[in-house]
Amino acid sequence: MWRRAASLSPLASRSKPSKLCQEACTFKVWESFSSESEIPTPSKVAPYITFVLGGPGSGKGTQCAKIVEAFGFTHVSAGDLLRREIASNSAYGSVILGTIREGKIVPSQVTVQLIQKEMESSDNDKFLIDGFPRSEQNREAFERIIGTEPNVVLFFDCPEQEMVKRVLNRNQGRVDDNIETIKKRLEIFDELNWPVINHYSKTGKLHKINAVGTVDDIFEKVRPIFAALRYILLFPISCFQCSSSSIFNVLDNLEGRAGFCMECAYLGYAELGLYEDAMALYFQMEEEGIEPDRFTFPQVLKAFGELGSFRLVGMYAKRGNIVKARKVFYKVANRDKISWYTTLTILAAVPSLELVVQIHRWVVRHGVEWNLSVANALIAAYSKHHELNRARRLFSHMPERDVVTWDTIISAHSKSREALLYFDQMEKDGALPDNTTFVSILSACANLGLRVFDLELDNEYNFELLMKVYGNVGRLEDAEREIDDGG
Ligand SMILES: Nc1ncnc2c1ncn2[C@@H]1O[C@H](COP(=O)(O)OP(=O)(O)O)[C@@H](O)[C@H]1O
Ligand SMILES: Nc1ccn([C@H]2C[C@H](O)[C@@H](COP(=O)(O)OP(=O)(O)O)O2)c(=O)n1
Repeated sequence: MWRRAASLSPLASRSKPSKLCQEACTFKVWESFSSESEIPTPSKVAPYITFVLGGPGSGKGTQCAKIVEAFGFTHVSAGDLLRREIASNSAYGSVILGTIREGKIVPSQVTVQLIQKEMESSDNDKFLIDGFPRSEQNREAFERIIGTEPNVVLFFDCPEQEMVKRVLNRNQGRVDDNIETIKKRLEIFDELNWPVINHYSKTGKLHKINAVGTVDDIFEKVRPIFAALRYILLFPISCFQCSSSSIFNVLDNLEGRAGFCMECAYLGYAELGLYEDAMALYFQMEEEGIEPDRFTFPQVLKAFGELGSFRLVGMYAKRGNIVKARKVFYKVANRDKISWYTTLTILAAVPSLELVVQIHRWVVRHGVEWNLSVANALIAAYSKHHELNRARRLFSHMPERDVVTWDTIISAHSKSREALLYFDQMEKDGALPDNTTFVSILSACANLGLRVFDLELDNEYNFELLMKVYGNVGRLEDAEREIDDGG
């Protein structure tokens, strides 16, 4: 069940930033309790993290074994890692041993680093982190060092008497499984555990499970939490056996959690490469007002990208969304398929500013903020939500721009003179305007009650601009009229 742990001695000396840290804290400086600092580079896979909480003897490890078997997680037990560190006779071993003997909690950074090493040494991306976080300090250290939060938190709620009985019968030769230490552990658990539980309860991630009953009975309470995820979690084991109807069976069995389940099923479809099904479900989610969250969104992008724009046009058209269909078609007709380009379509359809901001954070974390298509899409999305300051800020920081960038920022300002200033800047930067630029400029002129000749640009330039603008939109007679009128 357990993957081989990497040598733990590098606790004190780390030479490379981890895969996990690279993924999770793209822009954070690597932190290690060795105080060495490195700047990680971005990577793509976000781990799926489940924290497993509960008092000593509540049955966390026992249930974890069953979850691993049924859903393919990698089990990372904080207590086992600490015990392994003791057994390795490392510099920290004796300090950890003393702490555990006292029934106390080991300093958070030590535990987090051990967890981090264990996760890094696994090629799985689904983890059960057992016996952690035991305190708010544990939780904060994980967020700070790993740079991410759990997706799900399980809490095995067990009466003290039952926990004591189980621990005393555990028979694993543990130094802390004696009545004196158990009392201290329970006191400490009582004092430090509840703030953590309350925290996750507020975030809606907590699943409290009554841990009294047989092992199998308790697992039957755990199973539904993961059942909706099985199509992701069992991947790739079941990818050849999965059918759409089985996913909907899962959905049907999980009434009352439609949003969560649809998202899970969506992820399942996308993971399994059932992109048409994924997109059909995405449209259904859209109709039911379920917005993709930070986990679903990357998969939405992937599905759009994989599906290919032509099929996307067909899907939009079939659903009567001619505007979107036309937009996509126009892009396809003019450009090669660029999977990130589909970001634009998605972001343009994102209904709330809050979600745009979330997506923006997500792309920053994944180091793709300055991918041209992504940055352009974000500028367009912010503009759509009238967040011109954010759009301008992004625009001004972009390391490179293309004609779409300029068109987007100009069109975002089509009601103000800034459109003309951006156009001026565009020409000065040597970027070549296209039809969209000219249409935006004309539209800005119309909105401002200006003729192109009224622009505060030099006359020769105005003439050229006038010809270009009208010429490009097939309105040369208007250009002539404007010249006759006083250009
Ligand atoms: N539902 C249960 N009923 C009775 N004994 C259990 C149950 N679940 C686990 N145990 C036993 O209780 C002891 C503690 O369980 P364990 O999973 O090690 O707890 P934890 O990881 O929370 O400390 C073990 O000996 C285990 O076999
Ligand atoms: N996050 C953690 C987890 C465990 N520890 C220490 C203190 C705990 O009493 C021991 C044993 O933890 P473990 O989770 O294996 O055992 P129990 O669930 O308490 O039975 O390890 C810790 O300091 N910090």
